[in-house]
This record gives sequence, C-alpha cells and structure tokens, in this order.
Amino acid sequence: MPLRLDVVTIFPDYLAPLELSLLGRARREGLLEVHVHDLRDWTHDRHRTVDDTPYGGGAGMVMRPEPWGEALDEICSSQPGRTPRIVVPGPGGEVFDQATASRLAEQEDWLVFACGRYEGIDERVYEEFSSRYPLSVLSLGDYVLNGGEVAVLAMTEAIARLLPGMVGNEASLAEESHTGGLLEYPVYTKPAGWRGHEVPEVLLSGHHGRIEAWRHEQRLARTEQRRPDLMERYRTISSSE
Ligand SMILES: O=C(OCc1ccccc1)c1cn[nH]c1
Repeated sequence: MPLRLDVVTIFPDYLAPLELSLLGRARREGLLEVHVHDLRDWTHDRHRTVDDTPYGGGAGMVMRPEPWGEALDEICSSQPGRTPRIVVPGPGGEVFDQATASRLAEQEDWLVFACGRYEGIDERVYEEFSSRYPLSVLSLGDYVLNGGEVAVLAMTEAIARLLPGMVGNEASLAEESHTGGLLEYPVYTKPAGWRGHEVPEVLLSGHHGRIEAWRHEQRLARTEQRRPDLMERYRTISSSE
C-alpha cells in the first residue's frame, strides 16, 4: 500500500518540487502518491475568497472555516474504508523531528496536509476535524513561515525517504544524523590531501574497529559542541540501555 499524501493549499505550484527527483522516483515506483488540491476550488464567490478579518480585531487575516470544511469533508472521505491522519503544519504545533518522521512513515498510510496561511486557520476547523479524524499540528521549529507549504515539503521528504525501498542504501539511513540521538561524524572522500588539509590518518588505516571508535568519538564531540541539548537525552537513553 503506497503512502498517500493529499495536500490542500492556496499555492499548489509551491508543491511542484514533490514531482522531482527522490520523491518523483518514489511516485514512479509506486511507494508514494501525492495529490495537491487548491483550497479555492471549494469557494463559491467570484473572488474565490479564503480569508477574512479576525473576530476580536488585530492585524492580518484569518482563513475562513467554510472552504476548509468542504475541502476536508470531500478529501478525507475520498478513499472508501480508509481514514487519514490530518496534519496541519504550524508554529504552535508539536515538534516534528526524526522520531516523528519515522513514526509517521511506519504507522500511517494516508496523510492529509492542510497548509495554513495568513494568521492561521479558524480554530473551529481544528475542533471540527479533530473530533472526526486523527489530527496533528506539527512544527518544524520555533520560527514562523508565511504558510505551511514549505513545512509540508520538508515533512514529506523526511517521511518519504524512510519508506522501505526509498533510499538506495538503507544502511546510510541507519548511520545518519539523529539516529541514536547523536549528530553525524565528519565525512571525507578523495583526494587524501586537499589545499593542505589532510584526511584523518585513522580513516586511511583500514582498521575498522579504530575507525568505528573514532567516528563515535567524533559524534559525541560534535553533539556536545553543537547540540548540548541532545547530549542530555543521549546520556539518559544510553545509561538506561
Ligand atoms: O509557520 C509555520 O507554518 C505555517 C503557518 C501555519 C499557520 C499560520 C501561519 C503559518 C511553521 C513554523 N514551523 N513549522 C511550521
């Protein structure tokens, strides 16, 4: 069963990169199917209005509930016998991290992404649809984008590359950053000397045990230096193992 993604957005062209490269191949190989929808297709006025002024005043505009209601009603019931998880990217969401990506890749076979814009989507859309479907508000990090589209591209890539059969070499998934909670070790390739910078001797030694130890040491040092917050979690996990 390929992972099905539906994306609802007022900027469908923003999602064009989902057709390219890694994800393009995943689609061609039937691991992934992506359907992008224009929210304005569920408006009925001449100007295809999707936003309006906020109750309670304040700057900016809010996305109206009606178009979202009609769009999500139609899309979320479009696969008989199947139930999607609705995912709304937003700065106020739970953190989307590697653990989230692998959990979604393992457990979900249908995700409906709702891309917010402006100051956000009318809260009643969350109320309505979280009572009818599993719904997650997910944040890429503590910064604000203008809309959810960029977040959907990032989340889609992070999830899709974990699907079995996606990345050519599954082993590279295991070694990369954030697996096991540590950052990745430094990598080198030919030439051994470049502008006076030499590749660390140990990597040319052919001693796999020493190379593995050096790489682990590098991951610890890097994580300590760049992400002390991850060290906390790593110490807790590795002390309990
Ligand atoms: O800004 C984000 O989403 C777009 C968005 C959604 C709703 C209203 C405004 C903006 C975001 C930040 N981290 N992860 C996602």
